[in-house]
Amino acid sequence: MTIVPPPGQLKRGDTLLYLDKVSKSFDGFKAINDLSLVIAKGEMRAIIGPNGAGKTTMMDIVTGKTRPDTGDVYFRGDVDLTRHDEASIATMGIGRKFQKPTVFENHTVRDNLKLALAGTRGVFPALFHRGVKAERQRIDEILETTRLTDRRNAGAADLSHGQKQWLEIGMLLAQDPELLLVDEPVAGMTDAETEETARLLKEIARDHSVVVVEHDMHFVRALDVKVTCLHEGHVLAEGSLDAVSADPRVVEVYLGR
Ligand SMILES: Nc1ncnc2c1ncn2[C@@H]1O[C@H](COP(=O)(O)OP(=O)(O)OP(=O)(O)O)[C@@H](O)[C@H]1O
Repeated sequence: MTIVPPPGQLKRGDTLLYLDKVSKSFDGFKAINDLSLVIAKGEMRAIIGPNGAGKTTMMDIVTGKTRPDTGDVYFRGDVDLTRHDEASIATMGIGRKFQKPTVFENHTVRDNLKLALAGTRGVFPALFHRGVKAERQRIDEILETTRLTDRRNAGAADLSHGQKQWLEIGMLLAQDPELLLVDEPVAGMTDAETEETARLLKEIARDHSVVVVEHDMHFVRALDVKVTCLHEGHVLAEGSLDAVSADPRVVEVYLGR
């Protein structure tokens, strides 16, 4: 298990993502309520919690889709994310994968990755100048990581649901984000795909920070990382999965449902 100091022991400057006392209301309803959450550099964190706990809204705040009413949101210790819009945050090194795959169905796996790499050119012209060989190498690496080497020439439409999710993770990797936000990656996957996805994300987490929102507890256990349980827009419990799932409050609002 990754050992990460408790939030109180991490100075903002040492964190990758730092949320402090963040609140956000929609029509008077507090979707996020005094939320403080810290992700260390290089950490992978699993976020769990019942429907409506605020997990998606928290991701929306980090990616600039939603602006908090109050509170601090910092990336790499000193970038105030509340002062940036969604497009600028995406180019800063925060990549997000939504629950539903949005791959280009009528393109091959390889072409989807090519398009994702091309999408970064405007932002990183250096990558373009490194040329075709570098691009091919990078695509091969991503195919390998996402278990899609044998499927590289297949149409994306012909992939299994799980493989589509992996392709989308690959398209995120093409942007080379420092932090990946991954929303319910294993929903709808077979057990075998779920297990493979845990291995895949653990590999990615060797050189990226990752925040994964997921309801599948077998999958969260396989990730073997620190877990945060959100409830009513606030951190209800945080720690190892064993500690969090033994917390009576977590059992009451989430696991015991
Ligand atoms: N744009 C919005 N307008 C009004 N209410 C919203 C809006 N976005 C979220 N909410 C409300 O905020 C609360 C938190 O929602 P959120 O989607 O963040 O929860 P969640 O933890 O992601 O749930 P799930 O596990 O179902 O995805 C919910 O009660 C939701 O209805």
